[in-house]
Amino acid sequence: MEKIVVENLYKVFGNQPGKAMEMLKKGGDKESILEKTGMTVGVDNASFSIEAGEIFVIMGLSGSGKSTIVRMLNRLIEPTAGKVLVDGKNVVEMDEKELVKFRLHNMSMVFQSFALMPHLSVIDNAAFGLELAGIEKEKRYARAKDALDQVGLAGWEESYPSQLSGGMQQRVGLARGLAVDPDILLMDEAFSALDPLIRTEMQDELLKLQEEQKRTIVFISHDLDEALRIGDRIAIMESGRVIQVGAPEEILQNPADDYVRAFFRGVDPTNVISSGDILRDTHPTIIVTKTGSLRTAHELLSGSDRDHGYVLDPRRRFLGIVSSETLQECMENGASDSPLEQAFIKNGKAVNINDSMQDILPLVASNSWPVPVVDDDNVYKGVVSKNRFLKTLHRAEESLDEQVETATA
Ligand SMILES: Nc1ncnc2c1ncn2[C@@H]1O[C@H](COP(=O)(O)OP(=O)(O)OP(=O)(O)O)[C@@H](O)[C@H]1O
Repeated sequence: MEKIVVENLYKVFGNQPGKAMEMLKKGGDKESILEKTGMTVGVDNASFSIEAGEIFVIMGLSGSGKSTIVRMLNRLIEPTAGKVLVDGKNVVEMDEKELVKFRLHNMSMVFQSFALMPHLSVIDNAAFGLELAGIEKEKRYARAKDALDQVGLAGWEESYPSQLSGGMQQRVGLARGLAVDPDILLMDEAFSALDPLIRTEMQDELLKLQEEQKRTIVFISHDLDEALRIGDRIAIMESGRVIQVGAPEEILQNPADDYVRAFFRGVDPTNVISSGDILRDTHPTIIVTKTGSLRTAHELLSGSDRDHGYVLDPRRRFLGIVSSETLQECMENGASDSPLEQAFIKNGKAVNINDSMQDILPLVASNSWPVPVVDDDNVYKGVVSKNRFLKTLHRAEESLDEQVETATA
């Protein structure tokens, strides 16, 4: 379900945006417009949508328009043109009163600078948004306390920001965002000021919270590792334009242009592409019923052109792998009516749909059968064959080669 839809959104900074808009619509670019009019194009015709419950990362070089776009979502920056629909309602058309309510209840923002007030205690800082929302003291303290607990700061309520480390201060910033219990959280380089270890810790914290609460999170980052780690989808911006939007593995496999490719330089595709991204559902599966026996499996498999079959229960949960060879042997030994389990291949393991190519490599490489893939409930989703694995790798490498060629040209 779409939570936020951005349609033809523009921001021109300066006192004559009309002139710059005209030039933009005629195909003018940011540099020439600045030169001719003195206006700065912040965002140029951005259109994309963000799904409810996803972490949507906006990436791009400094000055590409990330902060401007995110601040137009809650109108901290007024758009020059375009629409921002949140649950179908156009934020751009909200009057002042609606907007205040919307910011207080639906969309909170966490900043890189933490933006804590030094003279207020941790709990007062966390409760700040609630105070603005006019929530009574007892209730706001209870909610702020709950938010501080969520980010691991129980016991620090009465301390002051100066007594906390940078990582803890950012946790307070996050707690303040969470305390208003918004459906949408905007995070502007929220973890960039933290040292790498604490940064990873905060990313984990965010992912953990997200698993429990499923908010829609728009996260600005200029760091690819961070984007890959936390992003369900990534939007890449250049000179005010949104160049590409997609899941990390989609972008990695099909980068829109050299700018995008350059962002992904040095990324190991086997870390990003998961078994779920490359599986195929073409292999024979044998569904076990109460009468499931060696004989039925043998008949099923010998009627196909495959060497291996995947045995599932009636709810398609994965039970094991059988090979036509083992089944044949069992038949010859007169065990045709024995339970199918007897013919399971010993190391016939399945991998999880979220496992990366790197995780599944040993299993794919060491077995003659395509590796079965299951979801978290052990339900069979398909297989990854050696061939498919190598083809994917080859394609990703080709895209990296192109990048090297461009760089050296
Ligand atoms: N208030 C402003 N007045 C004039 N120009 C501005 C203003 N705010 C931003 N800009 C310009 O708009 C463009 C986009 O800036 P923005 O801050 O959105 O980029 P960014 O990708 O977030 O950069 P960074 O990573 O450095 O924060 C830049 O060219 C910037 O100079």
